[in-house]
Amino acid sequence: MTSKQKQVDYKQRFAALQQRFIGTLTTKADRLCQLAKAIAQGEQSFLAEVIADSHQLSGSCGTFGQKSLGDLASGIEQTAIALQNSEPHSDRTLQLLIELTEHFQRNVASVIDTALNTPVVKQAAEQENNLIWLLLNDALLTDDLSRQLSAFGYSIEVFTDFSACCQALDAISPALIYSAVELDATAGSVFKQTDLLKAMQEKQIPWMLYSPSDDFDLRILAARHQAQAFYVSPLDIPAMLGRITELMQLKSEQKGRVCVMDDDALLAEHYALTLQAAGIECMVLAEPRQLIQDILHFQPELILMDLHMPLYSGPELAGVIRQHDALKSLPIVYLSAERDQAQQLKAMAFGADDFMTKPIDDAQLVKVVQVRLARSRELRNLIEKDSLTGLIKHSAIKEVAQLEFERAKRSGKNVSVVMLDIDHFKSVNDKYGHAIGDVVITTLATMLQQRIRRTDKAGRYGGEEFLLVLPNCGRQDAMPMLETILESFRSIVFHAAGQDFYCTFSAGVACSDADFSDAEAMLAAADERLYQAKSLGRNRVLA
Ligand SMILES: Nc1nc2c(ncn2[C@@H]2O[C@H](COP(=O)(O)OP(=O)(O)OP(=O)(O)O)[C@@H](O)[C@H]2O)c(=O)[nH]1
Repeated sequence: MTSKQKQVDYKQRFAALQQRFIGTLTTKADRLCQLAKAIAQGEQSFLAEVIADSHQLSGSCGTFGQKSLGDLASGIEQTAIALQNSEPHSDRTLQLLIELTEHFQRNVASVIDTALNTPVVKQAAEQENNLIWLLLNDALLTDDLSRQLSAFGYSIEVFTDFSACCQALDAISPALIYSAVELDATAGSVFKQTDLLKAMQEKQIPWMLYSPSDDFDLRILAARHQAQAFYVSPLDIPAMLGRITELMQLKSEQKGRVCVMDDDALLAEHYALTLQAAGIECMVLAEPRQLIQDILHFQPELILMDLHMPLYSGPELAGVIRQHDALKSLPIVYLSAERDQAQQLKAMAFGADDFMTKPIDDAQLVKVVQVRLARSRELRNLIEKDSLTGLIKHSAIKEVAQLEFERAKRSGKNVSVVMLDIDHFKSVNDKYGHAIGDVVITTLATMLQQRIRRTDKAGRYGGEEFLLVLPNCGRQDAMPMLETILESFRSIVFHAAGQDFYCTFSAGVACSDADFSDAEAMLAAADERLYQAKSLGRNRVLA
């Protein structure tokens, strides 16, 4: 599906959901009126139902574009609570409750037509692209960067002045802009290009800066204009490539996985749709008793949980989640129409990390979730990722291989693993030094990370040895992918001690279709093929 089709699809799904919600309002309003009248006739037990129903409506109406109805529902809830607390029941409060429920009913009737005819415009799914715009004042550097970035599979467009770049932004959005602080003396600094800066910010295009000298004032200006990186001459190309890959991934890939639990099914669906439209994978947890299995299966990075639910409360379910070692650090954020801060804090004490008050604005929901996801990912990366390359550490990538091997056995699909080792790496270290050796390792790591699919995993297996785990991938798919990576890697020019040099790697592939007894056996087979690739002269991939 193209991104434009996706956008239309989300619009239609939001509109359909809103109509379904509005379709339930008349019954809910009628029920509130009937309950209030029954309370007036002595059926005190209905008071709890009025509180629960109006509480739910006060949380959901705003989300579906009916803020004034949400405020009215909140008024009904407060009045019903006041009535519950008055002993004996105050006649005036009871009368007020009846009037408010009738008022709510009339308002439902009057907004229904308008709401049904109001189109819902939602955030569009982002277009994925790999286009980088370069705006540099050094032709040699531009050529060098273009070549190196192309080797990483990026498309490059070069601009020589700010205004042409600004004009082009009207028609198309690149995935990243890399610009010099100054292009030439007449154009002046990029910080004076207000139209360009405004357009980049509006389109949320990641922006990296290059400066011929390190200057604190320039760094402050860059931070003020939200540049994501600032590189100073001489350019550390591998570090810069790593940052580019990171920014591109942030924009197009790791959008995160979230579970939503809310007893209001339509509201849960709305939250899920809102997050999905922003590219975040989302699963609605509908069955509390299935909660742990669903979470373990979906592997979310965050849980959004309603506080008050009829069978089990949010804190109770959070307690159950925290009983499982694997889920101890999974962030939980409560979503609730509860406005009482004391209640909110009490709920937080039961293993949750944050609290959001309903109704929640869609953009705010997406922002809060994105910030939370980024933070928890940073923490996880510290634990699981290798500090030099940013790839998964040895033990973790072995676990991935094990998990995918078992998954492949269950599903009948193939998984391939690749052992990959840089050729004659010792001589790189010996000739140019350990630091340059590190540059070669990080460059290959960046390239692997950037070239594999989202579902694939790359790990640093040893010093200059890497392990790739490729689910749903047979030998015939793995081979061309690795050949392309090898071709790109061998075309990268490294500079050290006034010389240019090139590197290659050897790789061995094993696929689960060869009927291995376990993941260890499959890894040993890939290692064996790697050894053969080395003996046959290196610079090749063997399956
Ligand atoms: N710079 C750097 N070097 C490392 C790192 N980890 C391991 N090495 C070096 O990698 C080299 C590996 O060399 P060998 O295993 O002999 O293999 P090779 O020279 O790559 O030769 P072949 O694999 O046979 O092509 C050793 O010199 C290690 O010191 C690291 O993190 N950084």
